[in-house]
Amino acid sequence: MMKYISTRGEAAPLGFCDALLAGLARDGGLYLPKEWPTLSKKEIRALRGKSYQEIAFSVLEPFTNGEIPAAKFREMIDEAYATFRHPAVVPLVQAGANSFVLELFHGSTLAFKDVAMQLLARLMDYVLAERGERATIVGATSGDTGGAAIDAFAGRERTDIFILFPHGKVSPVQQRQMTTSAAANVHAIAIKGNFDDCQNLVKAMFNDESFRDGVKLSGVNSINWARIMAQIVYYFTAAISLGGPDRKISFTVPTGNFGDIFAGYVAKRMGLPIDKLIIATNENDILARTLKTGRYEMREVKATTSPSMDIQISSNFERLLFEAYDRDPAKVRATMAGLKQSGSFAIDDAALKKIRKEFRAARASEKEVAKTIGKIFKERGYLLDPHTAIGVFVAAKHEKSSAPMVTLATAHPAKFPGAVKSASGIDPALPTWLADLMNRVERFDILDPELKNVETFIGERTRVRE
Ligand SMILES: Cc1ncc(COP(=O)(O)O)c(C=O)c1O
Ligand SMILES: N[C@@H](CCOP(=O)(O)O)C(=O)O
Repeated sequence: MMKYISTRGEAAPLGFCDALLAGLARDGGLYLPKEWPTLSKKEIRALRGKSYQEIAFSVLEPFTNGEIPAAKFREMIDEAYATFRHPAVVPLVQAGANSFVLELFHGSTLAFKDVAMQLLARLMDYVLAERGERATIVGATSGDTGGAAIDAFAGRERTDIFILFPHGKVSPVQQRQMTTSAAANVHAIAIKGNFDDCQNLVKAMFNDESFRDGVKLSGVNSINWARIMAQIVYYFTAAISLGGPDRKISFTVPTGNFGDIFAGYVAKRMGLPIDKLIIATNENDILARTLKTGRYEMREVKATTSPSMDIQISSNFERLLFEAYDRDPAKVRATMAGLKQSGSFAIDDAALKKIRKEFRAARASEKEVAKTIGKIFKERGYLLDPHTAIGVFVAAKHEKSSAPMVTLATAHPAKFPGAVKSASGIDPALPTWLADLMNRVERFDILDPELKNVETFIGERTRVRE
């Protein structure tokens, strides 16, 4: 029976449905499966020629612990990916002789977040209905998680959703995807601060037991295991279509909160032959510096043209540390206490060696991002969004490797028209279903980054108490 354990070791292990609703563990840690389920090469080979939905079911079913009836789970997967506007769900596009771009942006809100969020909303709805419960979802966003969560949860009977975004620090398209929902259960809140302030508020709400229990708090950020879980699938689909498991594949991932690339790490642990996992950062390069020096050291957040990656506190790095410390929660607790106290920590030599064995990291400057968008458009007529451009730039540095290189295209260029136009001269158009987005009426509140204030705001509007 699969159980989920906390990286900090002081919260009770939970089954799949409880971990799904819990989000963050009660000891402040992040849930992970006690053991990694594995697929043999033969089992992976058997997935060749199958649809995204079929592969999703085979890869994810072992994580659900039999707590979701198989037919119901399959139905949720089918419904979730029917919302995607491409028949392949996440098509793989050839970008060079041995390099590819995995387009993860064909969902409703044009970012890779739709892949996990559409499934998560259906899973939560199902579990809450089975239990006759309601939940209050609070999420932090640097721009994309919020829109995807609002789209997936809008109008759902059993949840109210509150999304905290950094005031004035998301793109106009991202903002309107969060602020123009007419659904009564949706609340967009602009926080006077940056993404880390928003994320800290969400974590503090989870650590405030009376608030947490009072509103039946649940989370949809990648601190929620189910978010990572759903993102494992596309590493399998991409690798299989390039000859996996009989050939190793490398992935470059534009990275901020370390959720997406951690899903790649899990795919590897499950048996998918992945060669390199390459972390690509913008000028907020804390992860690239950490891999180089062994010290995680926070600095001021810089505003860049890839705002969704303007992050210093990379939450899921804690999951990697847990793995690198051979799942010793005491070491994770000590490390996280150090981070809270001093804004930095050092990684033990042995753990650092393990991390460096699995991952590479590099950054792209603002100039390099703009140059990459312009160059790829000129050479191939293909428009990259600034986040994907960071991946493509970093991937090119590693292309000598014999394994095919897949860069994850995490957002559609039309989400960031300003940066894309100034780099390429092209004004990327929003797809038809969002064509009137900039004319829709906005509805949001602006709050200070003050915990009690935000809790009161949420408490007064949640319907859990009714
Ligand atoms: C477009 C885009 N690219 C990349 C990232 C970074 O992904 P992660 O936070 O999972 O590392 C994000 C935010 O999560 C994003 O919205
Ligand atoms: N880049 C993200 C930040 C939140 O990340 P998450 O994956 O933990 O939800 C965003 O766009 O909001």
